[in-house]
Amino acid sequence: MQAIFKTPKAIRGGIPLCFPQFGGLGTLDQHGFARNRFWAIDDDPPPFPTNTLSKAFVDLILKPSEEDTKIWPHSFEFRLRIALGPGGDLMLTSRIRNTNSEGKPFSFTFAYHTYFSVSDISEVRVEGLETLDYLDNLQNKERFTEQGDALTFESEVDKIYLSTPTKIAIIDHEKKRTFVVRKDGLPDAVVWNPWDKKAKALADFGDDEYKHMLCVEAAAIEKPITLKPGEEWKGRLELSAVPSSYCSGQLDPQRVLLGS
Ligand SMILES: O=P(O)(O)OC[C@H]1O[C@H](O)[C@H](O)[C@@H](O)[C@@H]1O
Repeated sequence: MQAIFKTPKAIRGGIPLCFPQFGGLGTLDQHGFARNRFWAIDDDPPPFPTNTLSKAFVDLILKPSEEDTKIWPHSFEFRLRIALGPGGDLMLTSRIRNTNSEGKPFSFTFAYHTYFSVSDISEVRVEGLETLDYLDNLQNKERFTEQGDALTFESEVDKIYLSTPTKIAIIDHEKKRTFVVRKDGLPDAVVWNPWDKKAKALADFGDDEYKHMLCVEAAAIEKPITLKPGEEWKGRLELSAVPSSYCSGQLDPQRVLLGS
């Protein structure tokens, strides 16, 4: 792995949070500043309206520094709960609140930039995005419609799928493992693999590492979120890994496991 963990840049991998801007869609640096900041432990988070069953969690908080306010002149509180379910599921809940005191609303775009580890990108299939419209980042964000088949990969891909379902499956044939992405409040989904040429150009990415990764990013991009002072937005991501046989062709492993 050639990922570099050195401030002030986010490590390549894991789940960087793109906020308050996805990609280059604004005046900030690529993907906004949240992924490059140190977060604090949130000792006393406001209660969650819906109870998560998990008892294993940590609450983090990000508030803008003076430097941040210079490049993005808004006050906010970004609370992140990272929770692990009993079966190893990972649940991330982001709550972003506008704390501007002088009555100013703000807008942002957002993504959980999830890197999935796969055995061989040419053998991977993604279900849940077929027939949807997408913006192609490799073609000036032109809008196209995806074909009816599950997605497969044989070259660079960088697409923003629009109005996506709440569940997406990443099926890894070789490992016989399926990642299930469940999301809420995040209508879009970015699919990214740099492939060979771009991989070579990225300093923190091994030349061949593109073969073993795929980003599927739950996001809110096409329609930016606008918050008035005092308003809060919530975006939830849930990731689980299940044996592929439980999942192919249908996206609710829980129901299959329970035999219903
Ligand atoms: O290199 P980064 O800033 O981490 O971005 C990595 C990638 O993120 C997203 O998937 C974007 O859609 C891509 O255009 C970008 O190349």
